[in-house]
Amino acid sequence: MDALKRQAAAKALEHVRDGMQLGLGTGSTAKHFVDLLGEKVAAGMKVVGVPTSEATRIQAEQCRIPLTTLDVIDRLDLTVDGADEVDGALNLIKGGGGALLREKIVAAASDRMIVIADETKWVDALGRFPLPVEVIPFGLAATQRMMAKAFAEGGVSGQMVIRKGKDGHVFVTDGGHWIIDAHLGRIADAPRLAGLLNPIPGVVEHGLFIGLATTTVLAGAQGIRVIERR
Ligand SMILES: O=C[C@H](O)[C@H](O)[C@H](O)COP(=O)(O)O
Repeated sequence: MDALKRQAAAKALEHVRDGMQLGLGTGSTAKHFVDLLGEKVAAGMKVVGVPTSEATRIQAEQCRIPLTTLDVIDRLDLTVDGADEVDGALNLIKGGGGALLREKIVAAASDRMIVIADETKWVDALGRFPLPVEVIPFGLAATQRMMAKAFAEGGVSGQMVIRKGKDGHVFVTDGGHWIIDAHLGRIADAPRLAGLLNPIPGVVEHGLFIGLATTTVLAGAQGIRVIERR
């Protein structure tokens, strides 16, 4: 599986040109991309990156990839990131690693977003992977009630679990928030559900990435498939 992730990352690297401003994703697949990009930079390629998490920032610094922020530059040419699920419209579930907020800010500031994944991430409908929703701890029960209402209106339901870290304590994101993983099963209309979650005050962001990915690179046993958004 790790070899497939690296193959997808290598394919995405073919889209990187000298002088590009890049969004650098988070997770085990994006980690390969940052690694390979580091090799290109060591060989003389000139790029600048905006990391989507503290973990990626640390990795990119170790790889000596020059970094900047969206306070300094206003647009990115390309973001390369992983995903937990990708559907046929290239809508995504992201946030399995807890980086969804910065990932979405960076993706939204990018002209293109290439999603890199092994073929197990390709799904008919999003939702088997629990949907991460980043929330403010204050008033959590009220937020959860509004989320349950949004789920009902969006035609889904399921358990909401506050994410814990490996140490057993509540997982805290880079932004200082918590994550609720919503076990919804099958989201028939992901764009509609995204629209229902957006206005909830205690929801900082959710892991439905609608209309952001322009390309998906899927690596499988049979080879690599590149799927462009229609
Ligand atoms: O918060 C984490 C990100 O959205 C990741 O890109 C996503 O969880 C996929 O990670 P991985 O490549 O490790 O499966």
